Amino acid sequence: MPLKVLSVASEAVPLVKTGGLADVVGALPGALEPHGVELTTLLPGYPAVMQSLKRARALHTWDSLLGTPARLVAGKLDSGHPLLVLDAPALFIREGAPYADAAGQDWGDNWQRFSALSRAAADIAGGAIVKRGKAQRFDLVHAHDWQAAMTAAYLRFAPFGGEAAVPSIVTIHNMAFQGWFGREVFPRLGLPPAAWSMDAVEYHGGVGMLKAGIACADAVTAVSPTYAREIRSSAFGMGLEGLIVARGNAVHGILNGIDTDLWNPASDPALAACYSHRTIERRIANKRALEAEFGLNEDDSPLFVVISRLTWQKGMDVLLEVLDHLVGIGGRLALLGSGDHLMERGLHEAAARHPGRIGIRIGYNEDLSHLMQGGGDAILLPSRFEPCGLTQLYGLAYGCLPVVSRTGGLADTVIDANPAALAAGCATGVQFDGVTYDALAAALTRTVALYHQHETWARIRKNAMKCDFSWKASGKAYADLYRALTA
Ligand SMILES: Nc1ncnc2c1ncn2[C@@H]1O[C@H](COP(=O)(O)OP(=O)(O)O[C@H]2O[C@H](CO)[C@@H](O)[C@H](O)[C@H]2O)[C@@H](O)[C@H]1O
Repeated sequence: MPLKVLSVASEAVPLVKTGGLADVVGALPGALEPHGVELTTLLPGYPAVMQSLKRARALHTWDSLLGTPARLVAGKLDSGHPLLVLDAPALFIREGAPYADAAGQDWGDNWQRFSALSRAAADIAGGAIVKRGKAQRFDLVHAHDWQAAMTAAYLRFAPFGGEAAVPSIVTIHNMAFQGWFGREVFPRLGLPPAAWSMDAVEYHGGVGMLKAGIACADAVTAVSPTYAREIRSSAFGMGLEGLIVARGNAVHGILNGIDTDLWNPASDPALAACYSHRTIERRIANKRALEAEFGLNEDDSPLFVVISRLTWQKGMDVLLEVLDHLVGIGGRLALLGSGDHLMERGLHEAAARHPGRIGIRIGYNEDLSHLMQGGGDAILLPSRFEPCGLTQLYGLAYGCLPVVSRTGGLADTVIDANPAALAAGCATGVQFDGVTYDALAAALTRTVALYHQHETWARIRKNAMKCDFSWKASGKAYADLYRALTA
């Protein structure tokens, strides 16, 4: 009998994506299947998710799910894995993005939208779905980020039907997003007074949803071993470091993998030319396509790429400062991203100063992000913190060498091309310490120098492309943790 696990999240590829969370949630069912785990994904019924459903048959209905009528509908992910959708039109059918309106303002009822998702998850895990007269329970619930973290609190304090609670795991994809709301929402969460405690949902006088999940889950995971260590400190714990330390051995670091069906340069339909490390000469066609796409001069100078949210976390302010240096040492840049408006303006100004050398695309474009990995020489991630990071993993697979700050998952996945690593033949990219102008500028200078040593660059690129960051190892790590918690 496979282990039956309910994975609860606010996004999953290909249905809805605002960032790396969606990549991971979308890939997990396939990652766990070889390990005897059947993962069912529960998502909110946003318009795009509802449209993907062929036949919307209700498996369960709530007259009032935290005050709103809702029903549960079954579907399938593109991969064929089971999907459950919480169809609550008052909460999820609206114009705009998953967490914010068209103007970028967080929805005022986010506390209700994602508590309802979590309440539904706890009900489903505990047996709300009845088939042929029999309640279908899950063995375990895996909740992602603050939007699903309250599931662990509901399972602990108000399990479905009052039955023994199902074990839960909360995964922290980014400690910076905690879902904190004023104390006035507490009475509307449907939790008993006992949940209003320092050991549960109360946090700085309000409701801390990620905090509640970390406090109540049977196990907590962070998306890389280094980040799992870092969040024990005030520099990375964002106020929750004490709780993380207190949870002790219940906190684990499991590195994200990448979906090698979607991210494979040998078969990627978004590339101008597919290639592998054996046919690397074909890669140049992608560089040419990328130059054309971004209005860059066609030449053989190193082409850096950035695919990122434009935020302080990602060090995009420091990147802005260093762009004149990047061009000065003979580099070019193609950047795809959106976020902070001041940063967007600064990037446009840099592009205007360096026509043909810096090309900017503000917005979100999945296909273009693939072409950039396939055509760029190096991908820059000057992140101040990075729980795991996926774009450096895609960069490794595509031979677009990562140039990264030494933090979180970036520290765990890139081997710096220092003299020792070069001599040992294991380098896969460039790392630097501290997100400052000097550190990033020096890393860029070092990268450009390596680029011009053709044989060395080719060797690093081959090492990078041969790395295995598929879900093989991490799928097993999650499966082992699931088994330990359900034993
Ligand atoms: N403008 C754009 N157009 C197209 N695609 C774009 C894009 N901007 C970003 N992307 C894509 O969005 C994803 C970003 O994922 P990351 O893991 O790098 O960061 P994110 O901060 O979103 O995720 C958080 O969760 C993930 C998952 O656990 C952690 O890896 C990470 O460290 C943590 O901050 C990648 O698939 C990237 O290609």
